[in-house]
Amino acid sequence: MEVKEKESKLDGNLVLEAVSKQYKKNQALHPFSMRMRAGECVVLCGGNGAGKSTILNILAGISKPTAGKVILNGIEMEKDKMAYVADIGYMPDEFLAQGEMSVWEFLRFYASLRMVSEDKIDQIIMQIGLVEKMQEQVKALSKGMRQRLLLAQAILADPELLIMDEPTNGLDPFWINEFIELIQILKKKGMMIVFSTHMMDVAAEVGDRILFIHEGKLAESLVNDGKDIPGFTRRLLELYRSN
Ligand SMILES: Nc1ncnc2c1ncn2[C@@H]1O[C@H](COP(=O)(O)OP(=O)(O)OP(=O)(O)O)[C@@H](O)[C@H]1O
Repeated sequence: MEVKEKESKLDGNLVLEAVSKQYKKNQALHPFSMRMRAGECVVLCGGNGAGKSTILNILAGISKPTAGKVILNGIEMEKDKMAYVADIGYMPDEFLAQGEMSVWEFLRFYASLRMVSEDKIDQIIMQIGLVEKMQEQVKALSKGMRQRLLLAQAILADPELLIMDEPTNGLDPFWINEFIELIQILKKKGMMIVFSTHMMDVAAEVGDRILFIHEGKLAESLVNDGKDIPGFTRRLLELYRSN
């Protein structure tokens, strides 16, 4: 029995089956389906209000879908939320609380929830370049630094699925580049990654597939082989123009 469970974990699969979201009269997300395999990065693009955060919030388990199923490595979210949430990392688009904590306390808090060692915290603080800010209160950090901290929190426990809402917002060009390199490394480790962005070049650099969302529906799914980033970026811009 135990062996079977392990095998299913190695499948590295995310399945969304006809997931939808209705807010009173507003159908924010029409039945939406997608599949992802281990090591794949899917990027959600689309104009303001298209439904990207709606999809990400459902995936992160913080918004309940009106209908449909989310299954991660054989675990159905609705049936076993605790097991599902234990396998994901989520980077929201803004800090909601914990502003009084220092950078170190903030990461230690998340590390203790996920039984991650203090060595790993030290390593990640180095990686996100916040060593000198370790004792600084989170609320005193710049927007870009807060983004880096939120990203660190999301990858701290090496999740199977990493979900990020506009992760490069506020990052300077150096850290955007670091972000791109980090995503490439995480993909090679087999992590499934899904995020939204308005930065078409970032999408073209790391996305294996770009899903263009329009008015709560999948308007276009583009496969990206990474061989022609400028050409791919132009195709994406065309989608923004025509939708
Ligand atoms: N809590 C909520 N209550 C009611 N409507 C909501 C709520 N959250 C989102 N919506 C609506 O759902 C639709 C999709 O919003 P969503 O935030 O998913 O868009 P988005 O693609 O992430 O946009 P942006 O690029 O501006 O962040 C919008 O019409 C929005 O007004």
